[in-house]
Amino acid sequence: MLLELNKLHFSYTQEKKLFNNINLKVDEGRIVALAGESGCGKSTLLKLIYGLLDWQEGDIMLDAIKLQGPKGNIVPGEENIKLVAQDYDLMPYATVAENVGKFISNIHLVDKNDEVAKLLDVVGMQDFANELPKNLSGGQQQRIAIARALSVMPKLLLLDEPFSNIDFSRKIILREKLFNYVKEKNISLIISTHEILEVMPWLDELIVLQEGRLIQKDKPEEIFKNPYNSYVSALFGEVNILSDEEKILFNLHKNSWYPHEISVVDDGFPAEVLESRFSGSFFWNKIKIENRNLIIYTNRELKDEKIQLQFN
Ligand SMILES: Nc1ncnc2c1ncn2[C@@H]1O[C@H](COP(=O)(O)OP(=O)(O)OP(=O)(O)O)[C@@H](O)[C@H]1O
Repeated sequence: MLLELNKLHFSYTQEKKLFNNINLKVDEGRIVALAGESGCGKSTLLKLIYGLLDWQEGDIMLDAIKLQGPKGNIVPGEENIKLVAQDYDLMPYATVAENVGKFISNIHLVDKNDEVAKLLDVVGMQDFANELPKNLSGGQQQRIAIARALSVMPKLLLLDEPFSNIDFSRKIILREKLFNYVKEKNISLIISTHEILEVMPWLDELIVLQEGRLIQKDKPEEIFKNPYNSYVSALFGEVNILSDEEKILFNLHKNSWYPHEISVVDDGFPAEVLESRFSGSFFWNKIKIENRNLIIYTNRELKDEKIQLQFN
């Protein structure tokens, strides 16, 4: 086991405990997402693992060795772990290439230059090698920080919201190159996100945090199909949460229904179309059924006012 958190307790203040008995295991070479709403504790957990915060109780182990946290390290941060947080900590007056090569030895300069070029390609910044970070956007600086973190070949890489500042088309390319690179090098990756769908195809495992509690950990497909509660299902995008009374009324086996799980049929529950809007690969529809509104996705515009619905 690469990383183990055992009975971890942590609080910033005496009044409120953030983590109360967190247990977590991450295997070598895995890509794991830490997901949850803003404020649930994702960044804090990454900082604890990296060794920037002292925990009050429990153990964090890397390769079966207990980590000591800040009180055990003169230089903040664990040697075999790298964290790219929201502050990128780049050298503003050194070029992008110098920043990425900061931790690579100068003994074999040709090899070093090749490695820097390869890492810049992974993060799609090869055209910016001679720029200064202070002239780059936040998203570009973030990518340089990721390349620099990869350069030391950590056993464990922690990325705090790595795609938050990047536009869609670049995000698509970056995530594929980044995830392929860490898999090829057998680097374990924990990535915090509140946009699970953005990273889902590459995940080995998904961990969901709710107000400091680790509420679900499994393969993403399992969690998507069997979310522990409506908080979890809402992390996958739009979801219809029905009350227990509505569940009984429609004779259903669960409360949360993704829009694609409700379809228009010839013989079902009568419903009324309130809105039907083009939304790219589907039509987004607001439907009224038994005095409540549902969102459903269809592959055609719903023009009839009266329809019938089935929960699949
Ligand atoms: N330095 C601090 N002192 C006191 N409380 C803090 C501190 N940093 C964070 N917190 C609190 O701890 C909780 C968890 O914060 P954290 O930043 O870990 O959440 P997060 O899930 O990463 O949120 P986001 O997605 O918005 O970055 C929040 O309630 C936050 O207000």
